[in-house]
Amino acid sequence: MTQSIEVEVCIIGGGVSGLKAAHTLLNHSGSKYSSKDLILLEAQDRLGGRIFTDRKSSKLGISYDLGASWFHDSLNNVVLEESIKDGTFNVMEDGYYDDKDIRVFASDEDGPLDVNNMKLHRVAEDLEKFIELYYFDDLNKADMSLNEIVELFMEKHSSRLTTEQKRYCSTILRYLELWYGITWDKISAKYSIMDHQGRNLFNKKGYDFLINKLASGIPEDRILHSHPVTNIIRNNKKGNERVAVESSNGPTVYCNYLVVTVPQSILSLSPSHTHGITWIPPLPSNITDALENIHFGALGKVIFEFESCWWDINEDRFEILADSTDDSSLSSPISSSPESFKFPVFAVNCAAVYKESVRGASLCILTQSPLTDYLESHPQQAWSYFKPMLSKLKLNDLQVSDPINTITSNWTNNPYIRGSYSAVETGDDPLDIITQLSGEHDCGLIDKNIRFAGEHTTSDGSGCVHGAYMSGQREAMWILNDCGAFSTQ
Ligand SMILES: Cc1cc2nc3c(=O)[nH]c(=O)nc-3n(C[C@H](O)[C@H](O)[C@H](O)COP(=O)(O)OP(=O)(O)OC[C@H]3O[C@@H](n4cnc5c(N)ncnc54)[C@H](O)[C@@H]3O)c2cc1C
Repeated sequence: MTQSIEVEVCIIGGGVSGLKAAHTLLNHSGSKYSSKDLILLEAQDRLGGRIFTDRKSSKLGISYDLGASWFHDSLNNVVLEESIKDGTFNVMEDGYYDDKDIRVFASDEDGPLDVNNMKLHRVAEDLEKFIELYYFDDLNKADMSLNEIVELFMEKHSSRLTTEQKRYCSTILRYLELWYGITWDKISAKYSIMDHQGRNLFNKKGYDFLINKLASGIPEDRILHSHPVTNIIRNNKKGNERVAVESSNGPTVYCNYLVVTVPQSILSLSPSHTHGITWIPPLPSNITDALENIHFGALGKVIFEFESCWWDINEDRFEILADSTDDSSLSSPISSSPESFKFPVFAVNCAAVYKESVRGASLCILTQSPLTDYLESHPQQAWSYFKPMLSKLKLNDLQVSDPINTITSNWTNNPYIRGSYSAVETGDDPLDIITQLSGEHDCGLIDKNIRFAGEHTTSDGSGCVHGAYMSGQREAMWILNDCGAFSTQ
């Protein structure tokens, strides 16, 4: 193994943002860089980061994305748009809009709730508008948690609600827990309502198509797998290059430009942590303070496969409402199997998504912290926890059967990911970290040749694949402009 490598650009992290940065630097039509100018260091033995298509575990022949699986903001999603254009994604064959009106269940009813007659979705819309209006006039108003603002709504407006609406609407917004990966006693009310730019398109093809596409434009010897970066020496004095990057088992990389795409959860670790990165000199306080002002959620997935379907094959998704509980312990770490109905269930009906192609049936359930942490460490307890809730989906003449296979994500135990993505807790400032790391406002590091990319560094597509992708492109273009690498011919 060579002791050191000298390159123009070093990229840390082989998720979508790092790969897009590398791909752009090598393949942009005006770039003068060739493969010898670049190296990408990835800690794990595979590429993709939080994109992971599991093509092996299913007993039904389905490929499951255990990380990202939807194209969000599909009217304005550059990854989707470019993939349609280059022929790598066909919406009709590879995608599925799984957005029929959701079927909602509750512990005290046997069949689905008659949400239409109860006008539950309309009240939920009012609730969301109430939150928006509350902060509309004055964003400096004190933040509170999502459950607190729902209580406020109930105090003010419950006289306008029917008994049923009162019963179910008090928890209906908990579906947002399955967006942020944290429970509603933690979710910031101020930043809880999202503005979607288009429908969500489920990716049936497997998101690894994107990783493979990007990786195919980068020579294999330019990517070093299983190379966790341990030290970044910003003011390198040895050699000609300005930054030195050390990994636990590889050569020291000397480079002029560095693009750091490790998840926010890794940046937040102290240098003394086994998986922390030591910065020499340390990261300035404007960055470390911003990292304190934002949290990292833990969205997870549990997939149950069955011999046959005992629920309605024609429904896209199911929501099973949580019972009202004492919220004081909701987000505390779980040490033994929680009671069912403590956390809401949001389940994708894979039987509908993959209707044409497979035998058998499966349900993909999204989970939030702390349930994700618990189930990812105790996957054998997943069915006993979910069975009483999922039994609500049973059609009259059918029997609930036990699963023939259970597949769970493992993000919280992955030392290089440690959860899912940025999550805004009560009192957080989600924009600070973006301001510091996006490089758009000349904040962050004084060394402008050290760049950051990743889902946590952008407000456009924040937390999403397309946001991470665009951030990788952003940094590659910045470098190409800065070093004059654009060909003048
Ligand atoms: C369960 C789940 C569901 C999701 N669903 C969706 C969805 O439906 N749609 C959507 O758009 N987005 C979704 N996302 C979010 C999306 O997956 C991410 O926003 C995106 O993949 C992040 O890409 P990235 O390049 O920023 O980071 P990553 O993909 O995490 O890449 C960072 C890389 O850095 C590596 N790394 C870490 N430490 C080191 C080190 N010390 N040295 C070297 N390398 C290191 C990691 O191994 C990783 O490969 C989901 C995420 C999860 C977890």
